[in-house]
Amino acid sequence: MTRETVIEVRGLVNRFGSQTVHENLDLDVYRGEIIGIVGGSGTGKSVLLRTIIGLVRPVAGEVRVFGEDLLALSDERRSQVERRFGVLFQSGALFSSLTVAENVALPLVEHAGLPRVDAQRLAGVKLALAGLPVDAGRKYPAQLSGGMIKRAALARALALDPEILFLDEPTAGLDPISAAAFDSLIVTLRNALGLTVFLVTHDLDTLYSTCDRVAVLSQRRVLAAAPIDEVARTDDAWVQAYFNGPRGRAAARVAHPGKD
Ligand SMILES: Nc1ncnc2c1ncn2[C@@H]1O[C@H](COP(=O)(O)OP(=O)(O)OP(=O)(O)O)[C@@H](O)[C@H]1O
Repeated sequence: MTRETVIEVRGLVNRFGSQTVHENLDLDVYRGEIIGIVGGSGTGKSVLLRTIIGLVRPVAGEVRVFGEDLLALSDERRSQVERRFGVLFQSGALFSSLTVAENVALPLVEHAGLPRVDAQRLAGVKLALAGLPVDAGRKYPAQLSGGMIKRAALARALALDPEILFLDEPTAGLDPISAAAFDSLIVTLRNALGLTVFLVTHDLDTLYSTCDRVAVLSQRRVLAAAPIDEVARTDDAWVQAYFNGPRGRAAARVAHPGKD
C-alpha cells in the first residue's frame, strides 16, 4: 500500500540565539494516521508544530504541507492551504469575550465568508461533533470546565472541515477520565472524518490508546518514528526511561493486557 505523505519535513534546522533546537530533522506524516510527537521537555515539539504550520521560519530545511511550502506562498494561496488544517493550541486560545458558539463561528465568518446566522448554526453542529451539550454554545469560556474548553477549542479547530488536525498537549491539565474521553473522541473523529492527526503529548495513555505511530524527538532530530512498541525498543536513554519506566510500563500493560 502506498501511503500519501501530507507533511514532509527535510533537513530542518531551528535555532534561537546560540541554542540549536533542531538539526537536520526529517519527518513524514501520512494521510489518515494519528502520529504522536514525544520527547523530553524543551526538545522542540511545539517548535516543530509551529514550524510546520508556518508560524516559525526555520534557519534551514524544507517543510511541505500538502506538497506546498507555506512560507513561499502568496498570502491568498497560503490562506487556502491554512484552511485545510485546524490547530488546537495548548491553552485552548479561545476569545474570552465571545461565547463558545461565537468562538467556533468566527473562522466560518472570517475564512469561509458565511453569514453570521449560518455560521452560528454550523457552530452548533461542530460543538456537538466535539461532544459538547447544546447549551455550552451560549456560555463564555470562563464558565466551562477544562475538559469542556478543550472540546470547544477542538470544535473551533474543526470549523473549516480540516484534513489535518494539530493538537498541542490536548490532555494536559485534564483529569484522567476527561483525558481518556478526549482520547477516544480523537480516534472517533479520525475514523469518521478521515483526519490526519499530529499530536504533541507527554501523555503515555494517549500515545498507547490513540497513535498509529510515535515520533521521538531527541538529540535535535527525530530519533525514531514507528508504531509505539517498536519505538519503545529504541536504544536511547530518554526512550528507555520514558517507555520502560513505571508509568510507561503501566500504560503498556493497559494497552496489552496479559503481557508483561
Ligand atoms: N520564540 C522563541 N524564542 C527563543 N527560544 C524559543 C522560542 N520558542 C521556543 N524556544 C526554545 O526552544 C526550545 C524548544 O521549545 P518547545 O516549546 O518546542 O519545547 P517542547 O519540546 O514543546 O517542550 P515542553 O515539552 O516542555 O512543552 C526551548 O528551549 C524553548 O525555550
